[in-house]
Amino acid sequence: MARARLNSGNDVTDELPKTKINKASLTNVGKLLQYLKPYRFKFALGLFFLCLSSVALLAFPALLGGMVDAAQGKQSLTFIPANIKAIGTIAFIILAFQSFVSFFRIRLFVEVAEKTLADIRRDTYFNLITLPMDFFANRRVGELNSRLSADLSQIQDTMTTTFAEMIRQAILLVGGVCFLFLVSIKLTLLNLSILPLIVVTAVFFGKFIRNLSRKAQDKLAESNTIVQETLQGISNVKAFVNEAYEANRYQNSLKSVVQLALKGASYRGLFASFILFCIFGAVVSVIWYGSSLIAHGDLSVGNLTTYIISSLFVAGSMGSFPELYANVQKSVGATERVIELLEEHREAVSIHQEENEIKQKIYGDLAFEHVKFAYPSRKEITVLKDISFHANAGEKVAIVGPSGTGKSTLASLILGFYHPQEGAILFDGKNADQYKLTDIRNQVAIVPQDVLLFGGSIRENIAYGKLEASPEEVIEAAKRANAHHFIMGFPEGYDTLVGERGVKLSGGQRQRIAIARALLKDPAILILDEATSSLDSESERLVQNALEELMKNRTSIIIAHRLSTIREAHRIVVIEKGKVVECGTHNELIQHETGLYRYLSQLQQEHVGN
Ligand SMILES: Nc1ncnc2c1ncn2[C@@H]1O[C@H](COP(=O)(O)OP(=O)(O)OP(=O)(O)O)[C@@H](O)[C@H]1O
Repeated sequence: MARARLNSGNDVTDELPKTKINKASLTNVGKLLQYLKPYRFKFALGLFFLCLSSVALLAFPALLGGMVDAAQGKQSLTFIPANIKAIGTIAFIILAFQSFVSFFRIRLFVEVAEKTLADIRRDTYFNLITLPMDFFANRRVGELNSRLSADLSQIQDTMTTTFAEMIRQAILLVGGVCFLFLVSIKLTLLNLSILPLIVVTAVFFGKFIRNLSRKAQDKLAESNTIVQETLQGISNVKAFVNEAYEANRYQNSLKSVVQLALKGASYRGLFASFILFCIFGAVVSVIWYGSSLIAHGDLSVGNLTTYIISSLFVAGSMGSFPELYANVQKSVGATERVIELLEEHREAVSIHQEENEIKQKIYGDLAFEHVKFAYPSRKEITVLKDISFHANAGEKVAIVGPSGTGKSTLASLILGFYHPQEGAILFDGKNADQYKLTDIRNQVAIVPQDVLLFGGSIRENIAYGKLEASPEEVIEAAKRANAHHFIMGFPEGYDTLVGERGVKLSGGQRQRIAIARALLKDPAILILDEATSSLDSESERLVQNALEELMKNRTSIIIAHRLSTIREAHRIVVIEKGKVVECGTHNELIQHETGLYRYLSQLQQEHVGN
């Protein structure tokens, strides 16, 4: 049964898995229903209207049957007047009433569902972005996003349509069956005797056919993977002249899709013929048997009409239940996943901006004391084994070491993305645990290796460092970051959109925007994760100058890849295999004949020399 979507949900819910309905899953549904609470009166009113419109619909079989009887001057149901005009008028009044009530029912249900879902979406989104980094390390973000939107759409769909439809169909079913018995017990019993056969066949055959079509879908997905893989790795396909091989692979895969689909079609055809035979068989039997009852004077033509229309209602309701139930099952599964996400352990960040403001000032003294750390997702590998170093407020400290030794991990620890298993990180001599997480993050800024800008304007991207910044402050920061000049070069200046729809910015430009952002934030501690890919020398100079400006008057931790940029650092901490192996100024370390710093330095000089 195709039902029109009434809400803003999208069409990604078809493949959601169904979940068994049991006590545990119903508990989750109960938790999510809490979101309905603020709108419960509107919801109850919608329910009331729904019941009214469904009951009103039930009057039609009796009215139309009564009309046929009235045409023959008969009256078989006492509560229906024996007057065609009166019945017609009543039918139209009920119809108008039903339309009126339906409008309000739909309007109310959609309003309640949209508002409830907006609340759930807001909470899940907020929850999601305040989950610890580790949560994201274990999941693919794109998958999480599409799964979540599919789950929420399914819940929304159930709230606006499935739920209402279930109640309406239940009323039509019960009311319809009552009418059937009221009109003719004999005919009803005849009908009901055929029913079990149809139901049992439909259930078993239906399951079998669904399995087959699922297999066909899987096969199709497999063949789509071939297309996706080859397109993604098209250069490989071409370089190895494997076009014919891939085309063959795809063709074979398509063959099995067709074979499975044809097998499914045969069974589906059989099933459809059988069901059609049963349905029309039932219709013919009813009319046949009903006509003989009329012939014997046991039934009026009007009553047979009432009976046929009522049985259409009953059949329609019965036919709609499997899909409705499947939808409910999908929603229960979706609810479980949403609740799971809502109950994940969050970081201590408030949804209210004012609660995240700085409570405890950090002046910039930073120390690592015997820090030992392994990522929670990879506990067996201890990335940092024993890290100790100290940066006085306002000092520049460089972290140096071969790739993969854990330099970026240090940055994550300073920002509180993860917590060390042993040892401590101290801010102004106090353990990081004694600060609010937001206090630390508000006073530490990072200019990362790969600067990711949001899709908005350049102005918004810079102001991300300080949301309440005035336009003048944004421009001032951009000027200090050597970014003003190139920004003004765009026709739309600071309102230029970056990212997908706007101009693509070069690596150096993006870095300068990130520097302007950090300047606006004005942190006590700055982490510079130096970009590994080198810029051209002019761009490099502009970025370097901007960085110098940014590092003034604050503690700077420079994760350096090019050692030439850190000669002036107050201290250079050399890390190898998760341990500090050397620490000192450039001049001190370069004296160390067998030292790693000297070795790395020489290596880079040779590289530059070549
Ligand atoms: N989220 C994560 N989960 C598990 N392991 C990780 C994670 N991030 C990094 N690692 C591992 O931790 C180790 C240190 O990584 P890190 O990025 O800190 O090194 P790095 O010294 O900054 O390297 P590079 O100089 O190449 O940027 C690596 O072995 C890496 O594979």
